[in-house]
Amino acid sequence: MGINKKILVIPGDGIGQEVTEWGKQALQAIAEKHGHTFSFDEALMGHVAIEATGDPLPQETLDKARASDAILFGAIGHAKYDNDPSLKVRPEQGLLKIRKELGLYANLRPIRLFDELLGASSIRPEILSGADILFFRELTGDVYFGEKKKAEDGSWASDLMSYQRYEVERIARKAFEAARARRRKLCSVDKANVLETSRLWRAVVQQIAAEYPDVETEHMFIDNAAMQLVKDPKRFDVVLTANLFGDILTDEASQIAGSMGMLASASVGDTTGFYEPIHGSAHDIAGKGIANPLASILSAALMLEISFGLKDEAEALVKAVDHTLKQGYRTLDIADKKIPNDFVLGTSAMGGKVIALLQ
Ligand SMILES: NC(=O)c1ccc[n+]([C@@H]2O[C@H](COP(=O)([O-])OP(=O)(O)OC[C@H]3O[C@@H](n4cnc5c(N)ncnc54)[C@H](O)[C@@H]3O)[C@@H](O)[C@H]2O)c1
Ligand SMILES: CC(C)[C@H](C(=O)O)[C@@H](O)C(=O)O
Ligand SMILES: [Mg+2]
Repeated sequence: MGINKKILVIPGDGIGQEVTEWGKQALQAIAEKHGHTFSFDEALMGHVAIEATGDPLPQETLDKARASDAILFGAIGHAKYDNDPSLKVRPEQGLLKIRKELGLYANLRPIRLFDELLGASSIRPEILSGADILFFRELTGDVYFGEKKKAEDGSWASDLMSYQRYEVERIARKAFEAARARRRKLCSVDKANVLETSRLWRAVVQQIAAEYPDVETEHMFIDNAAMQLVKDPKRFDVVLTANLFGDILTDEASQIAGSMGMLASASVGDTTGFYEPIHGSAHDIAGKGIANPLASILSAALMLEISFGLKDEAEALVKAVDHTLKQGYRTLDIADKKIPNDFVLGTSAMGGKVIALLQ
């Protein structure tokens, strides 16, 4: 029996406008093929929302988000703000606010390496082969959401880093449950040799670990983790970490998968699931039609599996991506020198290849 779902699409800024169309089309193709009914609405966030309404997260977007069964998001950001730190209203505020308002405290970032991309990475194939990591990045706490202060005369500024015990507990439980369903290994990453928040983090994770004696738990400092990730990515299964550390480590981990354009994510918690590539609006390539749409398509697959429980359909999407890569097609970011020119595709052509396999 087919299911009915309301999906809100928020393309956002820059390449968000270009790639999100393909995540949406993938969902549409899956619905048609498998007898589901997905209805789509669209809303503004980020720079486009500031331009249209003065607000990076208009109330209308938040209302639509609350009324939907899942959200497909692209990216926000604009060079204008990155180049002018004095601007008070900023696109990123929209993304942070929607995460907080929807209670999306757990950001799952799978590092999935497609076999075909082994040679595309700058990391040696023998180091990469078999790497498969699931990051649990805490998403609604940490220094991102602590009090911000600055002196009028510009002589100092501060951001408060803080965590509540319950914030660590709830994401730790989710991460341990996931580890149980995978290879039963969990690495919690912190900076407990320096930070009070990390000492709280470590104590809470140790306490939750006692409830999961079947999961092999280790604690690692963030600086070491950043190094181990590229030295020996296969040593990791589930990685649990705080908001800022998770942000940085997962961009680094994109090099295990080959490119930022390959990494999808699911933000979940109290309410509607929110699905987005981990990349940003990519000013350097925005408007050129060359962005990799696969992270958006893989984010749609996470939506099917996590929010809608459609495991087979999610797998069909991942297989279509895999098959497209096996056919030899690449966007520029994942094309090594050996790929013939006519197999290097733009955003729409690449998205179209995946959709064709779903029909
Ligand atoms: N979730 C988000 O919306 C999000 C995430 C990160 C950055 N940002 C914002 O995006 C803007 C640009 O930030 P940045 O340059 O540091 O990070 P970015 O992720 O936008 O880009 C980093 C690099 O990766 C490349 N890249 C990213 N996605 C790609 C894709 N799909 N295909 C091919 N190449 C891709 C870019 O071309 C760039 O060289 C900033 O304003 C930042 O605040 C938003
Ligand atoms: C744009 C920014 C607020 C965001 C973050 O730091 O969470 C981004 O880098 C991400 O990874 O989604
Ligand atoms: Mg980031």
